[in-house]
Amino acid sequence: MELLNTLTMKEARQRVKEAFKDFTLAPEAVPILDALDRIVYEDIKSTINVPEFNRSTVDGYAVITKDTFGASEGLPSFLQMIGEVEMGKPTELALQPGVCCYVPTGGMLPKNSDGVVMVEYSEVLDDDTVCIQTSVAPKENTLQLGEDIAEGQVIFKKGHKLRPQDIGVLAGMGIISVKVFKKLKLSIISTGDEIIAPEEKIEPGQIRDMNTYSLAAAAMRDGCEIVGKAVVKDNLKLLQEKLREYMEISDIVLVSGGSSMGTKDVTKDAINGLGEPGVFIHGIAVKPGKPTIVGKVGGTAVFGLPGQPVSALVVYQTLVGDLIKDLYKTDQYIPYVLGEMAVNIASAPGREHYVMVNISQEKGVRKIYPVHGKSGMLSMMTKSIGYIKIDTNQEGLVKGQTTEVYLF
Ligand SMILES: Nc1nc2c(c(=O)[nH]1)N[C@H]1C(S)=C(S)[C@@H](COP(=O)(O)OP(=O)(O)OC[C@H]3O[C@@H](n4cnc5c(N)ncnc54)[C@H](O)[C@@H]3O)O[C@H]1N2
Ligand code: MOO
Repeated sequence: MELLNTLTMKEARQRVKEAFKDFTLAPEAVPILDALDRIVYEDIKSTINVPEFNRSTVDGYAVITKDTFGASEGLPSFLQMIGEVEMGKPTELALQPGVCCYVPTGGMLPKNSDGVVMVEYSEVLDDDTVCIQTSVAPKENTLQLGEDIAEGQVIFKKGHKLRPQDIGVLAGMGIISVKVFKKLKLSIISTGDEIIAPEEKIEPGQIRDMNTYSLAAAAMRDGCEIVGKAVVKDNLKLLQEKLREYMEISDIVLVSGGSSMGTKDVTKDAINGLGEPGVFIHGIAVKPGKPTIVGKVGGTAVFGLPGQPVSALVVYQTLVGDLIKDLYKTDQYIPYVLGEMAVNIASAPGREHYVMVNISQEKGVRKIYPVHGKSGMLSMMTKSIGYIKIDTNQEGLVKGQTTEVYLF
C-alpha cells in the first residue's frame, strides 16, 4: 500500500526554498509607468535631494523666525517687506533681521529665511510693512533641502514591490526607467478526461475548466507572465509531451489534477519521467490540499496541485505564491486583519487546516464566521473575504478567540 508521505507546510516550504535557492532571474529596464507592482532588482539610491531647494509649504511671508517669537494678534511684530518670490524661479532675495518677503506655496525661500508665516496671520499695513500676528518655529511651514529624500539615501531596496507612491517618488528623483526583475514565466496544464474549456458545449459528466483561470489570475497578480495554458487528458504520454513543451519556456509549471492515488493520477510519473531530480514532495499535511506534488526538472519548478478547485487555489496561495516571492527576493508578508471567532470551529487532526471565512462588524468588533463548503465548491472562496489557519497541533478554535484572517 502506498500512502502519501506528509510533510508539514512549513517543512514543504523549506524544501521548496532549498531546491530553488540557486535560481536566478535576470533584470530588465522598464519605463516607470509600466513598473507598477514590479519587483526592484537592485537597491535604488537617490542621486539628488528632494526638494532640491528649501521651499515654503504655505502662501505667506518668509521670515527669520526669531523675528516672530512672542508675536500675537494683540502684540504683533512689524516687519519690512522687501519683495516677492516668484513661483518656479530662483530668488536673489536675502533676509536681514527685521525684514520679510512674500512667498507662494512651493516657492523658494530667500536666503537666511528659516520659516514662513501664513497670510492668515498677517496684515499688510502699507507697501513696505507687514504686521505678523503669530510666532513660527524654525522650519515651520517649510520643506527643507533633502527633507523628503536625501541625496545618497537608499530609497528602495532590492525586492521591493513598486506601488503608486513609489512610482511618483521615482519621477520626483528624475528616474524615468527602472531596473526590475523580469517576470517569472509560468504555465498551467489542467488534466482530466472530464475537463472542457469554458466556451465549449458541456456534455453529461463533463466539467468546465476553472483551475486554469483561477490559477492564471492568481499568478498574474503575483507578477508572473502566463506563457502557456492547456487542458490535457489523463494520459501519461500526452501529459509528458505538454510538460516537456512548457518546461522549455517556463520557470514554473502548474499541473492541476491527477495528484492523488487513482489509476489515472499520472502527474507524479509524468514529472519523474522527464528528468532529475524529479518529484521531491508528494503529500503535505494540510486541509485542503493533502495530495500536493512538487518536483524539479532541470531548473523548472513543477507543482502538481490537487484538482479540487478550492484545494488547487489554496495550495497555490500557501505554497506556490511563497516560492514566487522567494524567487523575486521580495517580502513574505501576507496581509491579514485580526478578528474574534464568532463560533467554535473544529479542525482536521494532524493537518494544518485552512478555513474560508467572512467578517461581520458587530458593535465595533470584527467577528469571524466560517464559510462552509467542500473543496469542490469554488464559490466557497468567492463568498469569503479570506481564510484562517488552524495549526496542526490545535484542536480547533473557540468562540471569542482572537484570530488572524489572511485576506484574498
Ligand atoms: N484514495 C484517495 N482518494 C483521494 C485522496 C486520497 O488521499 N486518497 N485525496 C482526495 C483529495 S483530498 C483530493 S483534493 C483529490 C485530488 O485529486 P486529483 O488531484 O487527482 O484531482 P482530480 O481527481 O483530477 O480532480 C478532483 C476533482 O476536481 C475536479 N477538477 C479537476 N480539474 C479541474 C479544473 N481544471 N477545473 C474544475 N474542476 C476540476 C475534478 O473534476 C474532480 O471532481 O483526490 C481525493 N481522492
Ligand atoms: O484535501 Mo483535498 O485537497 O480536499 O480536497
